[in-house]
Amino acid sequence: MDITFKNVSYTYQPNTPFEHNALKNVSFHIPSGSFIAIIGHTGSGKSTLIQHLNGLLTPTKGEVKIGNYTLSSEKKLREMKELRSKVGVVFQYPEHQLFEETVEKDIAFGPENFGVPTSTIKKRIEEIMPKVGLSNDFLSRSPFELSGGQMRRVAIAGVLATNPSIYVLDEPTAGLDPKGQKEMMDMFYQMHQEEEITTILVTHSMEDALKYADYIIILNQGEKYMEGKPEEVFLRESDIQKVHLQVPESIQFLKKYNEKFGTQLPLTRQSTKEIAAQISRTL
Ligand SMILES: Nc1ncnc2c1ncn2[C@@H]1O[C@H](COP(=O)(O)OP(=O)(O)OP(=O)(O)O)[C@@H](O)[C@H]1O
Repeated sequence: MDITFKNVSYTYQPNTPFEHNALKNVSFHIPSGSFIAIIGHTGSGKSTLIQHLNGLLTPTKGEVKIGNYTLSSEKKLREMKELRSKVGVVFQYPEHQLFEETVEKDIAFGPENFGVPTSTIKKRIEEIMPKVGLSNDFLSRSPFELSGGQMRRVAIAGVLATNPSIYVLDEPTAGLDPKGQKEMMDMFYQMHQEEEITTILVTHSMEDALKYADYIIILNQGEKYMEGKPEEVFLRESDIQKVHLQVPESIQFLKKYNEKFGTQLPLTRQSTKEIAAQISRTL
């Protein structure tokens, strides 16, 4: 499903002393099947923006289109439940929302709520468990006796079980150790690749934005500050620094290397191995 924001503004607590314009005239288009990173300093409006994707918020002004669903202040969307079943949101620290007696019941909660038949849910759970890296032995256990990383995987399985067409990931790796962070991001990336699921990642990690996203949108104080392919966006180092962000370390390194040794290594998405291979060729 394509996603289009057309001149979207959102105001919290309008006409009160706490009024705050959290999104200001934001427009962009996300084609179906892409992987988008939304980045921006704290308070730039990222969470506000993604809450428009499943109708938790509706624009104060402007219009959000998700596939054939339109959200605007003028018209209440009648098919809100249907939209929510198509947009799977992994909120920050999703494990805080676990509550059932067993892992299986917790994962089944979402799809049950959307009226999915029990036999279909069972089948989905069987497919999802290996994807999130958990064996079926976990299904009968209490989610509260699991480690933090395992609990997060269960919570994510619950979102996947609703079989969404769009993943919205709000800092899904926050609080995990570096190994857990990489495993989780690789998991989402693999699912995005295999199933061509449109993925929208909110992240503070420039490295992840460079590594996984096809396209980046930078927010600053509620406005769209910049958008483009990672390679284009991260070339504009001084503009990025103006909004208190940094370009990824690998790009910084390649830039310094080129300056010091007069080489022209491309400032693009590359693994450490690829960078090392390029450097050894220049030596
Ligand atoms: N319920 C609310 N009432 C008033 N202002 C709010 C409310 N929720 C958020 N805001 C304000 O809106 C602005 C945008 O907040 P938002 O949470 O969308 O930013 P963010 O980019 O997601 O930040 P972070 O990176 O810290 O999660 C902030 O200045 C925030 O204080």
